[in-house]
Amino acid sequence: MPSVKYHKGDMVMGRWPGSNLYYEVKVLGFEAKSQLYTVIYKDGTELELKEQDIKKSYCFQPRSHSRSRSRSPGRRRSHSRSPGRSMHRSTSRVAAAAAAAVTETVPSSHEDAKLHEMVEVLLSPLQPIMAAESNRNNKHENKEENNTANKVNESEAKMETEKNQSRYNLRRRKHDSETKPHRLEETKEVTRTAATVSTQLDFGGKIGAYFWLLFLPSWVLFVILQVNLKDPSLVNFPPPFPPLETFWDARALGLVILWILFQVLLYILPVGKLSEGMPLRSGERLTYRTNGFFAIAMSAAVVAAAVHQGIDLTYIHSHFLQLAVASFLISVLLSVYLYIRSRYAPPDQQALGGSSGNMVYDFFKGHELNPRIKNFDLKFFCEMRPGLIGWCLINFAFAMAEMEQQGLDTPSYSMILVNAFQLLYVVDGLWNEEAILTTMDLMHDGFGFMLAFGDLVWVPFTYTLQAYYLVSHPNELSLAAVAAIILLKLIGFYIFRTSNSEKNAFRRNPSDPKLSYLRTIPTATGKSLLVSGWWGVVRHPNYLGDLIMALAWSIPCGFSHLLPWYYMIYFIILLVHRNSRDMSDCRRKYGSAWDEYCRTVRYRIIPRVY
Ligand SMILES: NC(=O)C1=CN([C@@H]2O[C@H](COP(=O)(O)OP(=O)(O)OC[C@H]3O[C@@H](n4cnc5c(N)ncnc54)[C@H](OP(=O)(O)O)[C@@H]3O)[C@@H](O)[C@H]2O)C=CC1
Ligand SMILES: CC(C)CCC[C@@H](C)[C@H]1CC=C2C3=C(CC[C@@]21C)[C@@]1(C)CC[C@H](O)C(C)(C)[C@@H]1CC3
Repeated sequence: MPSVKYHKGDMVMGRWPGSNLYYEVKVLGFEAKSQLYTVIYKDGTELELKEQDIKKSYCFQPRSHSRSRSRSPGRRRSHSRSPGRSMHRSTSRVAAAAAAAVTETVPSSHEDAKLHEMVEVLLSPLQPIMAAESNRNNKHENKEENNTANKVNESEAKMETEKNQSRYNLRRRKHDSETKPHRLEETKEVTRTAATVSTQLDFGGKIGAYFWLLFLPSWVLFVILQVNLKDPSLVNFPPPFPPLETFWDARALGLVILWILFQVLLYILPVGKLSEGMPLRSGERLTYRTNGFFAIAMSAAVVAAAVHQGIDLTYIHSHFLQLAVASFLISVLLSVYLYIRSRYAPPDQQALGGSSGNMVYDFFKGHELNPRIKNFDLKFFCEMRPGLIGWCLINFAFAMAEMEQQGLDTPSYSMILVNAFQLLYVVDGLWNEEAILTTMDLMHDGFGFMLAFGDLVWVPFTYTLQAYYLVSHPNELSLAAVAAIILLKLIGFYIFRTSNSEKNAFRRNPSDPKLSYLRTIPTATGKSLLVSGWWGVVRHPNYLGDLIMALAWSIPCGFSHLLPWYYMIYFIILLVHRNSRDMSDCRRKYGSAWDEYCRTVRYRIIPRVY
């Protein structure tokens, strides 16, 4: 192993995860694939550390020389908020590893300047969790009551999670099944440290990124060209290709820009409440103006006024391709801008995925977590406004186009259902806009081509395909069928909304008395996982509700062609993939607690099926 700096048996100093404190550890080995060293602390705790988190012992001097303020383990013990701590020592060996007075040292003055920004960390067992443990209903299932006693400080925990996630594999290598919760509690504000961001590549890695960059726009083009055909088919390849000049319409570009600017204006108006996002790795919490409902209400009023003034919305139908091309252009320009600015993003703004160092992959996946121009959050805005509200506008335009093309006085039942269902979905998303702040996209994914294109092109120009299809492919529905489809939609919506709200409320305030009936599993990060309620039925109940709704959106289009079922097929693939992405993220974050959750809640999305 020529490039290995430390060798088996070396006694070195290892940084304690989530802190700038170093403890004496012995190197047990090195894994070339993960580039991680396995080290053992004096109490037998094994962790995996990166090379930059290990220092030679001579780089340090005894702590007592470096600071007047005592932070000796003894002093620390006296600070412990856990009176019964000794009782729980056996259940908190990880924390005890540090508290057991392993030689605590700080870097000498010539050490890396970053390490001078010391963060003091208390390593003590988490008393509230221990208290909650004794309340467990069922020891074997390792569940606990979600009463205030087991509520950990979510924001601190989140900080720790994020930091650990970025730098460490915090998996205990020994006695994994014995892992018990512990907390790393910070007593000082967290300083910004240069986090080394893990780069687990997704979406087929670097080659995959090339593929998706070419495939996604081609696919949008393909389905748009298909849907106009008399007999559209997903296997009809290649579709008839229109002359090149039909792709471009300057007016379409102007209208898309106008629409985006209008949404920008609504977003920045000082109307609506300000909501706090989840803590970032730096500990900072960003604020977001969550006035989405106001934005869609204003947009509806303006569109209604425009129609009243005689503006013909069927232009959207007749220039759908040109509008899509214009939006695509804007999404590419935005992605280039995002990529360039992400090169200068501070380390704690680097997304965990999307920081591979490979230009194409990072461009695709997104490198910067929350790109902002002053307080204007680009990712949040793009995800929640122009495309999402545009989706409803386009659907509405298709309803008018259907009336015109089919000679109807009112839109068909199918068209009304598709319009109403999707409008409900969007309005609900905007009404509960704050809940988006605890989703994967906002918390974990960088903002790059995938989301920029997804938000500005994919959503408005493929999620509208059912309504587009109905314009020229009418599908009669009986009243009984209408009633059955509405029932299906409502069931899906109920599952989707209540499960999303349950998780969002729990993540925002785990001590909420309204959630006290829920059982949870504590994790080593200090955050808990819901194990009853919706999140005890399957691991992603919100996906289940979403899929049922997707079914209700497709059925009104009938079964003659596959194209209106495209959303359903795509959505199954998207959610299955998202679920597996989330599973591996959660396993990395929560380790054996996650495995325990998976053992308790066995199915991912559909009970007893998947
Ligand atoms: N229409 C569309 O195109 C799309 C719609 N969606 C919808 O958006 C919504 C959000 O989806 P998405 O962001 O993918 O995922 P989730 O909202 O389900 O978020 C997943 C996160 O929830 C937390 N979590 C997981 N299990 C538990 C548990 N048992 N207890 C507490 N917290 C838990 C974890 O984060 P942590 O522990 O870090 O808090 C996990 O990373 C869904 O309803 C989905 O259907 C999503 C994608 C596309
Ligand atoms: C182009 C790729 C293949 C896929 C891109 C995925 C994006 C289109 C979706 C990722 C997560 C999304 C969410 C919504 C829209 C689609 C994207 C952006 C959402 C805003 C729709 C409305 C819901 O109520 C929601 C829960 C707020 C959704 C959040 C996730």
